[in-house]
Amino acid sequence: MTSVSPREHVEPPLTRCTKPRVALRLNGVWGTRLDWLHCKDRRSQSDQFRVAQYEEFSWRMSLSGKVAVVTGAVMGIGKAMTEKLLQNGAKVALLDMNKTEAESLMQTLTKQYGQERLLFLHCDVEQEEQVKAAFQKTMDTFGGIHILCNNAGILNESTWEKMISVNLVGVIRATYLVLEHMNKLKGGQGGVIVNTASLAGIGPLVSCPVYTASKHGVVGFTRAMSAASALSGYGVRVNCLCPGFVQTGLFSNIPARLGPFSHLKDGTQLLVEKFGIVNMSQVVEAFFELVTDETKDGAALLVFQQERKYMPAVSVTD
Ligand SMILES: NC(=O)c1ccc[n+]([C@@H]2O[C@H](COP(=O)([O-])OP(=O)(O)OC[C@H]3O[C@@H](n4cnc5c(N)ncnc54)[C@H](O)[C@@H]3O)[C@@H](O)[C@H]2O)c1
Ligand SMILES: CCCCC[C@H](O)/C=C/C=C\C/C=C\C/C=C\CCCC(=O)O
Repeated sequence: MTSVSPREHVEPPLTRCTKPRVALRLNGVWGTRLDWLHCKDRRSQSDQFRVAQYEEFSWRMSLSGKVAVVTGAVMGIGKAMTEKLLQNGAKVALLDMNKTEAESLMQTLTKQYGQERLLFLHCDVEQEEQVKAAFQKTMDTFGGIHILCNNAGILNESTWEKMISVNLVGVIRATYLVLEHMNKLKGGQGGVIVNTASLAGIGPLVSCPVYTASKHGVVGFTRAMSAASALSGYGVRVNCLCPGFVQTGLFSNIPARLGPFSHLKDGTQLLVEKFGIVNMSQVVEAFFELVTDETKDGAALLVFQQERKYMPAVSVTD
């Protein structure tokens, strides 16, 4: 058994996990044994295990003192991500368009975590100048950015161009802008980007063709960007989260959101019954894994009611 070190950009301090797991590198891609066993592509699994090198270690990134930016941070999944980051010691810049919700959330969070760890920035991810200014303000306030959560998203099949603009272009725009600060080749400290996609980024949500397209775009961008970052030496991991249905504002008034496909609402209901509703705590645990597990890079993590599934990253060594 040969001991291995993680990808070059993974830096100390690496903390030993309380529950050590086996980190495996299969054809140049990092994952746990469980990830590979759950991997759909089993064609050459025995060959892969033959070349696997492993040691009993989990590479966990500590969040203490780290700086995170979350888009769409004041409601739903983004709010839960923000709370998880704060509970684990990070400082968080909350970017959102909803000033009213932001005000009451900031009051609550400030009491709990202190105002020196929080920053609300009114920001529309469609507006390049606002996103750029928000990252700069975060840098000036906290001195760096280590984590970006591209979470802001909408669902309205009637305004489909806007949906592509927020859900996909917004993710790409924020990624490129944050790399100006995170990229090690540009003096940054490296870090991790987690994009909120959806199960609709893996398979079709038939009543929402454009939402589906936007989320497939996020998954594709994540996987390619992760490999591009690794091959270029940016020191930035890129992962995406693919939850099923989650009880949030977005998952309400469904027929109205389907626009030209409102007649397909019954089929959507059947899909909801098939997949069930995912608890926010499951979504948040999966998110936390993608942020902190240094072996996760280019992963799409599917979050179902009772299970998770990884779509493995593309190999960057073949
Ligand atoms: N709810 C679900 O079932 C579900 C499932 C899978 C993935 N998702 C994805 O999770 C993400 C969060 O959705 P949610 O369910 O928490 O929805 P939500 O409506 O509860 O929250 C979305 C947040 O994003 C903000 N936002 C919207 N447009 C924005 C913009 N242009 N700029 C900045 N902020 C903006 C809103 O103000 C709100 O705070 C989305 O990307 C969504 O597609 C949701
Ligand atoms: C109208 C409801 C809006 C919720 C949108 C949200 O992002 C959730 C979507 C959840 C699931 C439906 C999408 C697609 C399901 C199809 C296939 C998934 C395949 C997964 C697998 O590999 O098994």
